[in-house]
Amino acid sequence: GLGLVNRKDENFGEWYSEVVVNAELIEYYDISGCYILRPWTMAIWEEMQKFFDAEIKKMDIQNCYFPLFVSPGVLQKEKDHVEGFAPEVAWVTKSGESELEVPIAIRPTSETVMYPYYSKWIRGHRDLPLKLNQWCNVVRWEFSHPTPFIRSREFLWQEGHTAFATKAEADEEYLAIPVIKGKKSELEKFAGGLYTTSVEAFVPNTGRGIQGATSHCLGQNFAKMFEINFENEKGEKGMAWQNSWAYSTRTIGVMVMVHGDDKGLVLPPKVASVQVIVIPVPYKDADTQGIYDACSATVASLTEAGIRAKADFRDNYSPGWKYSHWELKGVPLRIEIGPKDLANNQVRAVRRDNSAKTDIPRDNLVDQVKEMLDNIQQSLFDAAKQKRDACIQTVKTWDEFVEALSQRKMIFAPWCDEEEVEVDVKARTKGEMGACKSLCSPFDQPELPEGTKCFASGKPAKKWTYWGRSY
Ligand SMILES: O=C1CCCN[C@@H]1CCCn1cnc2ccccc2c1=O
Repeated sequence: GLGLVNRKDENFGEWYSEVVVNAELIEYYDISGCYILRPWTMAIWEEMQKFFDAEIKKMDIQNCYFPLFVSPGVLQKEKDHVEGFAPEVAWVTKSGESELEVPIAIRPTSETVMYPYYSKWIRGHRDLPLKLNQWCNVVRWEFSHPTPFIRSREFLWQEGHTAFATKAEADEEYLAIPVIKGKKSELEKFAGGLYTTSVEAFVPNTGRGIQGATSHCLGQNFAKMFEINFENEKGEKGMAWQNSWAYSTRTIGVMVMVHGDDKGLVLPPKVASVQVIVIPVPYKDADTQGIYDACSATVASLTEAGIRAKADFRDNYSPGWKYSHWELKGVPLRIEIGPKDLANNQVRAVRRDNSAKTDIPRDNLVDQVKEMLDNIQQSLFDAAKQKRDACIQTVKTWDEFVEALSQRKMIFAPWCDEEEVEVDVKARTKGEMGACKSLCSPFDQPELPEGTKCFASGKPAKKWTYWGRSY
């Protein structure tokens, strides 16, 4: 049958794999760590792209496309940040039967692909700011257990790379996922940059934090390495200040984990490619054609109002089967039209998130559906935020920290901001569940009373920081 075998709160890992496959988001592929993104996924990714692309265009950021392949010379150029990642780089060594003279790397990220050309294109201050973005795939040959969307060897993302003349110029809401915005620690930041900011989500079922998107101030590090210089107004030589930022298809996995339930996917209306599914409920001697016409008219008026609506007229499935099918695929709102609805010139709307049923008069259809979709979007966010907040534990001492970690919490603690203390926390929390690391120090810092001690070292605390196990 259609029902899921696994329960979200019982065996989360199996539940997740079953949902992403049965909701037709993913098909497993014969190469480990690689997944087929089916149309139901691509439609979500396209909705997110539409929103994000419009936003970056407002900031005069232009899209481009650089090659997938990286010549070894430039990849090694940025030694200190690549060395940690080197094992993940995939290489092309042959074409046909013949070995390549020089192996070619497949981009794991595109700094080393793009920046030699930034150096070539940026000559004078009039060439700045240069603000480019690309929507592409990247390959990172990871070995820790692969998870659809969350950890795959190839994924889609956008990567933005901007260059400015001065540092000053270089410094949430679709997926209904509550996130914490903050700064990464020195240990967790992108080694190639000055500092990293990120938006951190949390998966209550596993008690793990997960990075939703990231942004780096690169300072002049890459400009030094790739000679991205320019002549300023006074004819003096200047070196560019750069940022880079990204978010990827990993966010789709977070959405599944956060909003999904035991009936399957739950899609926030903003990213749902089908927001309303209309299902005819014919009855043996009722006016079947009249019901079908009412369904078509309902889809037409919703579509005209900019709502993404579809009817399911398949005659080889029962209404009940269709209800389960579209619930599994996470469609936010179902509209049923049966003989009674037809007679009363109304439709029956059923919400996916809380199964609430509402009879809507046909002549008030569009307004009430719009209102319900907005309400579903907001209540998904509110429910997720409430659940996430219930997982946050503020601690002051090491014992409280260890206890909270054992309860799979996201921990908020005063920290002395010393790197070796963070290294020590990771060492002391090593275990089969993985070590605990700092997630971010929120921009929105609560008051830190004078004399507050660091939870781990007992030294004077400098900032409040979130800690937890992570993906
Ligand atoms: O996050 C971003 C935002 C977008 C542009 N890239 C930066 C930093 C990527 C960090 N990174 C991540 N995995 C890697 C894997 C292999 C080689 C290099 C890297 C690597 O530099």
